Amino acid sequence: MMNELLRVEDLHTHFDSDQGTVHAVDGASFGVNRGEIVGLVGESGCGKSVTARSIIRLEDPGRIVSGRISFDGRDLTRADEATLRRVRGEDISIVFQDPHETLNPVFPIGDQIAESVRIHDGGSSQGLLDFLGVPPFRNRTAWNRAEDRAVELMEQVAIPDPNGSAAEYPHEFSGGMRQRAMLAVALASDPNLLIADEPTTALDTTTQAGILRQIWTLRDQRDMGVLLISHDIGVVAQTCDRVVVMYGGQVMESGPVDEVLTAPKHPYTRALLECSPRNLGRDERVSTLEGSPPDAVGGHDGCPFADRCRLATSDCRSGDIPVVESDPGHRVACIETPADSRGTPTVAASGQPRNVVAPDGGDEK
Ligand SMILES: Nc1ncnc2c1ncn2[C@@H]1O[C@H](COP(=O)(O)OP(=O)(O)OP(=O)(O)O)[C@@H](O)[C@H]1O
Ligand code: NI
Repeated sequence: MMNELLRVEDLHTHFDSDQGTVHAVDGASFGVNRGEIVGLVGESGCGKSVTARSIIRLEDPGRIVSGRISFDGRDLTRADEATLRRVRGEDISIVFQDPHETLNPVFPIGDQIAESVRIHDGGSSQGLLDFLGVPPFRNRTAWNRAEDRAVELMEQVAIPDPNGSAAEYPHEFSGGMRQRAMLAVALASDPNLLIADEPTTALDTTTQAGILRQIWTLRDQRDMGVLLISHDIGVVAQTCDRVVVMYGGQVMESGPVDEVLTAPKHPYTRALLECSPRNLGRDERVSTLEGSPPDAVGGHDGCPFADRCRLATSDCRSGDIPVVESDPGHRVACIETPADSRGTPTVAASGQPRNVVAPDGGDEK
């Protein structure tokens, strides 16, 4: 695709543990286009963060055993550390859930944003100053420029009174403002792709909505691609153009948000939607999905969701599950896709349409 920025193809990422090999990502494929917000959603432990860490190979990324990650046509899977460093400095930025851990408590917020501007814009002369151990303040003009840019960035992420706020320390900021500051740090390098791993999870819903709106606006202004990781399907519904539903290290379903979330085809997507607190009335209790996610140790044969799926047959428990494109761009990895999901009937691997007894939406009542 012409404007595809990121492509993840059949990614397998493993960790070695005392219990055995953890198949954290177990054959995931998806893409992010320029100017598009893609939501990566799924329960805890399904491999969302490891996928993100594999893309930029930061913070204990695990072992990529097979598959391919390409960014803007370049193969990142086999890139050396110098190339990756350049990609992280110029092309891809990541923000995490807890800005407490990323912001340094002893420096003013403005300085920390300016520092990332300086690293990005410094070029070779700054590299030499760094090498010689010349403190940044010695290169006054460069630092002043970076400070000005930091204030601009704070303005762009809608931090009020950016000039005054720049002098404040992280503890003087509210959680939401700290997250906005992190966003400013991430934007300092003018990335083409922003990966946001649960950026609003720790925040109250109003603050959360404000930041998600901001990400929306920034995407529009900068035409960046965004990979928004969340376990909250409501956040994805509010913010994203496309959604990738992950489970057991694999992609269960992906496609345009309005299709996937209004006419979900995969039983797992349906279960996630039923459990979303936003779909319930005031007095209804939040139900949780029955059973627990599969153990990632050793991987699994067949569909990872089979053990919790009420439609599962013996065919679901072995071999590769074929991915069916039910509508353009809407893909489902399920051989028992319910017939009442308004799509065309799913044709199984054998080429024979299956006789599926459609449940009434798979309600867990
Ligand atoms: N450093 C590691 N060593 C061993 N296993 C790991 C490591 N990091 C992650 N895992 C395992 O990989 C799997 C996927 O974890 P991941 O953090 O990607 O989940 P997630 O979808 O981001 O969940 P959450 O919503 O809780 O953040 C889990 O089974 C996890 O225990
Ligand atoms: Ni995570």
